[in-house]
Amino acid sequence: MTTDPSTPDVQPTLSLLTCLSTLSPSTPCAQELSTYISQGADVAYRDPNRTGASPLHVAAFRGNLEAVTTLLRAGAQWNSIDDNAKSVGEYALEGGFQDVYEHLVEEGVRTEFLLMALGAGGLHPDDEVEDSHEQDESVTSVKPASAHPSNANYLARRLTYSEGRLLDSDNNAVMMGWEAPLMELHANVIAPEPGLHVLNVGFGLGLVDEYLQKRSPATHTIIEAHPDVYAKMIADGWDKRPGVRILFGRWQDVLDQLQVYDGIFFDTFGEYYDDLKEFHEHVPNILSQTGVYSFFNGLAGTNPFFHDVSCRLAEADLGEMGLMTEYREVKMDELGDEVWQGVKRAYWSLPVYRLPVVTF
Ligand SMILES: C[S@@+](CC[C@H](N)C(=O)[O-])C[C@H]1O[C@@H](n2cnc3c(N)ncnc32)[C@H](O)[C@@H]1O
Repeated sequence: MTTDPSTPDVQPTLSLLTCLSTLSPSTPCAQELSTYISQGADVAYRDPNRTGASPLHVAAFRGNLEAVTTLLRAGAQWNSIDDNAKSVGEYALEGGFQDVYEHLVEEGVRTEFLLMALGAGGLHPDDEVEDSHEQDESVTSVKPASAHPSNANYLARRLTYSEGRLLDSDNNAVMMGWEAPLMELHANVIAPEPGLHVLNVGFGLGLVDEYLQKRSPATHTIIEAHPDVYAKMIADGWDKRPGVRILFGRWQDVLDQLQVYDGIFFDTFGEYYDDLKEFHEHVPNILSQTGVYSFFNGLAGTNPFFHDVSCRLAEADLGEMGLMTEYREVKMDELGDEVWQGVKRAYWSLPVYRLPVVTF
């Protein structure tokens, strides 16, 4: 759409924006907004004079719930972003409106849940989704947030271990040393005492596996799909470590070799939320009744609003499987630019990590 005021169909959109930008949280507005919408106002419009903010951004910032619900009903996208990739949820918080923020989170969870149920959720990197690709991907990708290859593509690339990082041939960070303290916490959560049977999916730098070994598990199964990682595991003697059993292959292909475990951890690469969800469907079959499951929670890890939606979505999906999720909050040090040097794209920038503790 163009903003040229001489274009006849622009007027309803401009009127809509003017109305929205003067609202207080309690101004009744549904009728007026609906009139502009029925006259052809574009609810997906991105205002160049407001760094690409959509009408929903403006409504969220003004804290007017009636405007927010009217726009959502008229087809505005809960996951719209402005030119700075700022979400509508962030606009609501900037305006100081927690109630509007909560409403938008619920809307996000509801929409994504429905899309998943219809089999339409979880965009893949190859999908051709023009402007919305980035915003949708940020909701559905697991690690890193974006710009990473599909799982098959990733598995065909050469990897390099350098300076405590595992990078693919395109400089995507597969795993980074700064995650070590998180991996220790994950290991403690899934193996709180010695003598347990544990499973880890995705070896990477072997951080979580080192911490699991320190917990002296009775058995320690590791699934790893990448040939370069597997070669490193063998070179480093992981196949001879106490209780260790390595299953070389994609987790999807070795499910029939799994048993029942007291602790399970999942952290792969190049996979999306629907892959994680697929793994979650198997968890009830391989987790002991008193066991603990956890996963690397990098869900939309560069945007607080999308992260909130993703966490609640995962909780709801696990709930459907009869599993209960508690998120333990871990304060994170700010990761400076130097941490991401040489890495194509940062996949984490939030101040708090929510460590999932999943039980029956
Ligand atoms: C982020 S790293 C895991 C890091 C690990 N948690 C650590 O503490 O170092 C992801 C690992 O999952 C492996 N991987 C990716 N897709 C996989 C799949 N479908 N099945 C099994 N392993 C996979 C990758 O090769 C990589 O080694």
